[in-house]
Amino acid sequence: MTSEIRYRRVLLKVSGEALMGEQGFGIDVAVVDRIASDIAEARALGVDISVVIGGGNIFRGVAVASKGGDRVTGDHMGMLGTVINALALRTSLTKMGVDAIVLSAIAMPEICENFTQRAALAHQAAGRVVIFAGGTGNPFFTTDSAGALRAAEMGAAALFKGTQVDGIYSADPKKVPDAERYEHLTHSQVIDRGLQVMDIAAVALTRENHIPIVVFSIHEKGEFARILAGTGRATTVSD
Ligand SMILES: Nc1ncnc2c1ncn2[C@@H]1O[C@H](COP(=O)(O)OP(=O)(O)O)[C@@H](O)[C@H]1O
Ligand SMILES: O=c1ccn([C@@H]2O[C@H](COP(=O)(O)OP(=O)(O)O)[C@@H](O)[C@H]2O)c(=O)[nH]1
Repeated sequence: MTSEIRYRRVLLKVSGEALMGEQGFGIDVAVVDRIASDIAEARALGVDISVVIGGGNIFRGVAVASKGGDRVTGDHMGMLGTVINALALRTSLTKMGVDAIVLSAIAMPEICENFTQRAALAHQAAGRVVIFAGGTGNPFFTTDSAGALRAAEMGAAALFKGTQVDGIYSADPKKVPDAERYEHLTHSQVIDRGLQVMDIAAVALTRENHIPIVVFSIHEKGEFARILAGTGRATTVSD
């Protein structure tokens, strides 16, 4: 069975917005538990999994900038939001008996370890799910870019983007209901056609490092493991 697994090591980017469920803000523990169970199921296939978690359910820096505030401060607030989400995900994974650790790009040693590539690889080699908090640690970036960066640093065979929609479309399917859905695209097609499911910096970084992107719905229970096993619904972006 395990010989059929498509990727042996992956980086999963989990949408922050997905964590709020129907509440419209913050963290719905039932949703985090469900995502944790999907990670546990995929882990049980023998796949190394690390996770970058978003923060859009708590704060986005542009929200401050759009009201005339300081963008950098807003981005700091957004990055802190990702730490809160990372702690919630670790709690859910631990409850399920999955060994997990949070590594933050912003030092907060009372709460979690600092990110270094060495520490991350060592924790992964010890069988832990590594959760990356704090995005890239820099303002003006997104957690999608953090996903692409950490995927390269961890030697991941693919970057999985678990988001609100089940793949990449010719236009935002939430705004254009009859948009065409793609099964496969190249990185250059995503950039050249301006398909906005992921920011351009993240797609460019994965293109440069020849890392495929797999876009799927984080709301479909079991989809992560199904895609790893070669079935499941997703758009794959590769060379
Ligand atoms: N061409 C497209 N194909 C698919 N989704 C798109 C596209 N353009 C925009 N989107 C929107 O992008 C969203 C995912 O991006 P983002 O808001 O950054 O999510 P996340 O919180 O998962 O990082 C989807 O929910 C979708 O509505
Ligand atoms: O490297 C990073 C990653 C995130 N952020 C900030 O954190 C917020 C939350 O991250 P993101 O919007 O990527 O979350 P998601 O869309 O996945 O919920 C962003 O809006 C930014 O303000 C940042 O400044 N640098």
